[in-house]
Amino acid sequence: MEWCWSFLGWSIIILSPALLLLLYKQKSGSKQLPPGPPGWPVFGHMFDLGTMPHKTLAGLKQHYGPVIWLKLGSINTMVVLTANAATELFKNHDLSFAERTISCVMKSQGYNKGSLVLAPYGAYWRTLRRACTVEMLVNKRINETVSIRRKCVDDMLSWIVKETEAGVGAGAEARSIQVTLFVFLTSFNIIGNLTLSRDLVNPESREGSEFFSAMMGLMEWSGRPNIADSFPWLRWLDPQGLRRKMDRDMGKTLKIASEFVKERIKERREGGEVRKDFLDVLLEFEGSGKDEQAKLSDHEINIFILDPSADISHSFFMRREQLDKRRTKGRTGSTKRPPGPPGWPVVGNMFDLGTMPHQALYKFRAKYGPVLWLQLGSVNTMVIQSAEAAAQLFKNHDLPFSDRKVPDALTALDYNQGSLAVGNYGAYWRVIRRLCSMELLVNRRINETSALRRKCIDNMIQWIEEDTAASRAQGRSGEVQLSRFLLLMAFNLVGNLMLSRDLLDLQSNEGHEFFDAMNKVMEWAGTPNVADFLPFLKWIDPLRIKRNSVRDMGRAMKIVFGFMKERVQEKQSGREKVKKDFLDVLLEYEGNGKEGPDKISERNANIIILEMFFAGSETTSSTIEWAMVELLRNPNSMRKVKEEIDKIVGPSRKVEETDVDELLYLQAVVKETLRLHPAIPLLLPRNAMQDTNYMGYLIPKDTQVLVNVWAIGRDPESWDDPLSFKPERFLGKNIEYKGQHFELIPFGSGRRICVGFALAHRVVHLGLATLLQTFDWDLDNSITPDTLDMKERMGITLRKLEPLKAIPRKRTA
Ligand code: HEM
Repeated sequence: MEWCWSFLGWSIIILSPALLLLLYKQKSGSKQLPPGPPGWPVFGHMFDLGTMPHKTLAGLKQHYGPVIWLKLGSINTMVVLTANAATELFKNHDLSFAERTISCVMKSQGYNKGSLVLAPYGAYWRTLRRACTVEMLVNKRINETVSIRRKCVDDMLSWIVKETEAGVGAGAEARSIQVTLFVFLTSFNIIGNLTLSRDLVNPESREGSEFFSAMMGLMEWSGRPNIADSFPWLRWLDPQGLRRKMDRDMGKTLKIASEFVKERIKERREGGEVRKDFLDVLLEFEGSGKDEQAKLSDHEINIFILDPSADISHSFFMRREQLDKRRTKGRTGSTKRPPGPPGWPVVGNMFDLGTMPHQALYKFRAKYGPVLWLQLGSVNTMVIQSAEAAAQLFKNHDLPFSDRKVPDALTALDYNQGSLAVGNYGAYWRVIRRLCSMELLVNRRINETSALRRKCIDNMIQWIEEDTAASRAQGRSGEVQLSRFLLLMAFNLVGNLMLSRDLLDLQSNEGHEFFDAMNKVMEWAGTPNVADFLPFLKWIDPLRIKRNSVRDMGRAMKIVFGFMKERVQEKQSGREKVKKDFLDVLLEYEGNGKEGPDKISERNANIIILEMFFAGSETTSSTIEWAMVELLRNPNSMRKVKEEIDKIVGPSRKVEETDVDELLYLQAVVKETLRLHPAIPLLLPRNAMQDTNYMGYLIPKDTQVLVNVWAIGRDPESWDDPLSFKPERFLGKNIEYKGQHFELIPFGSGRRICVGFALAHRVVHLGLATLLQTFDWDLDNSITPDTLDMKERMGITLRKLEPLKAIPRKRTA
């Protein structure tokens, strides 16, 4: 069907002027239209073309002859199907049909007016056409540039060798690669060199990389089927928002192109090298001024230099058919894959995910079922979206899917090599996992540290009181942004457990610097990165995510190294503390000589410490924030949970972790919150270590596996009235989130289930209960429970887009 849309776009571009002229002619002469099949009201033949419109149309020739008439929405369309009819068209009516009609998005920033491909037939088009045929694309100049093509093709061969051999040294088999991608990048570089004398795909060139990624954006919006092209009266509405997105990305691309042009003009003014590439030719061009323009404006030049790159991108779109064919073969042959939407060449389904992948994937569920197959760039991806499919995965196939896919941002400074969360499944991972689950995050040790949690939560309450008092003193409502205090509390708590420090007390500059660096790394790790889907782009790092991550990871590691040095000195001087924290345990670790390292290196200890901050602060704080949001939207639940705390704990003492077992409604509130707002909605991506037969599908090695727990939590097959917040659904039911009940797995399941689960359980319950016991909470007068905004923001965790603001009022006994 998408082909049908895509075809529509092109048909409209290419054929509608012809049709208008034809209609005009018919008005003035014969009124007879070419024959064609009967169409539907309003839509005409829009849905008759199928996924292979060229084949469908060829089939119509038998019935309707060489020239046929279709109505695509409100667009009249003539299709020419034989050589004779084409000869008649081009020999006798070429001038009448020389105009193009432009799709809606291509009008963005006046692109259609400056582009050779789309410009109206007239003086400007003739100017460009002559510049191309006489100056740029003549044999003489093409011959002069043979060395450029040689260099680019040689580069391509070396990239292919590099990519094929990547990982072979580490014992992996040689990998098959997607040759199309390399040809695409090479074509891009050839065009970049001919037009601008630069490698656009080049890690050294920041502008080149940015230009390349911006072009990918244009490729997406111009290739998307747009209903407004079939029904021009919908254009002003822009129902799919494609024009708006195109305006944004076209603006970006033209800005970069204009910088290239400005730079060149400056260079030429300063007597720099004359290259005689297309850009020089365009800048020097002098037309006759009669039937063509005398000069080209800067804006026209900017647009013109986009043309060839845009053409390459489109030619890749048009090869989609081949991709579809290959995939269909894959599905029906012996290597049966789960169903999924067709993807574009090169980028696959990358652009189908948008900014909220868990929501986009959830929408695919109705059409493709609970196990979905996507091609994200060159990364095979399976998505699990039901409790039943998750049970099959974790109960029957956990081991082959126990590896992780690592985002490029977390390979900064080899972080992944020392990491538990994104480390490869193997001896090192097993040792660290055992150490964490048996020594560090085990119930016994967590019990020993209950005073620390109490202290951190009490500090949070004090900050909230101070903040609200300051707000009231300034005549404001006393409203506080809760998420800020929750994050600081969770961060300080991890700091105390790991390093025995309050990192965020006012005295600690290092603490604040560390907090900032950690937040930045989390931001990079949570930013969608094209290089994760097209691994070949990793060395270009087009969005500079890896570079930024290296910088901020370096800052964070340096500070932790400082803390570690201090600790080692303390130990050497005999000034050791009595109570051991995580850092002590890591530094004192001694292996059993059988599996994994004998000692944990300082570097790896550093990484594990950092990891606990990554994994333990935002997850817990955002869960408490969502719980508060839901309670404020559901006053009935708020009333019940407070009544329970009052009844079980009473007003005379603070709620304690030991009370939680009796606070059944509170537990139900937390479960309901994690059902609707799991902090990591797709879990951490797993990776198939070997070809695996899963639910009748053959899942090849290296497939990324995402488990959409957000979708599972909203699945009507598992939950009644799934979108409503009803903690009561858990009362009297034995549904836990420990990885055994697959309809509720916010902490994951199997070997790689969250290792901090027991700690998180306590912090979330104690933190929430204390907020509710200490304060009554209100929304600002301008907001009601019904209008409270619930939009999400996806980073490393799923947060509320607009942080919750609420007014605390101290409760009196
Ligand atoms: C509400 C709070 C939390 C939630 C919702 C949560 C959720 C998760 C999830 C979904 C995973 C991936 C599981 C999988 O792939 O199957 C995970 C892994 C992990 N979590 Fe948590 N987590 C939370 C708190 C914590 C805390 C407090 C810590 C430690 C301080 C922690 C440390 C980890 C680590 C180290 C991993 C990686 C485990 C591995 O790959 O072996 N988490 N967490």
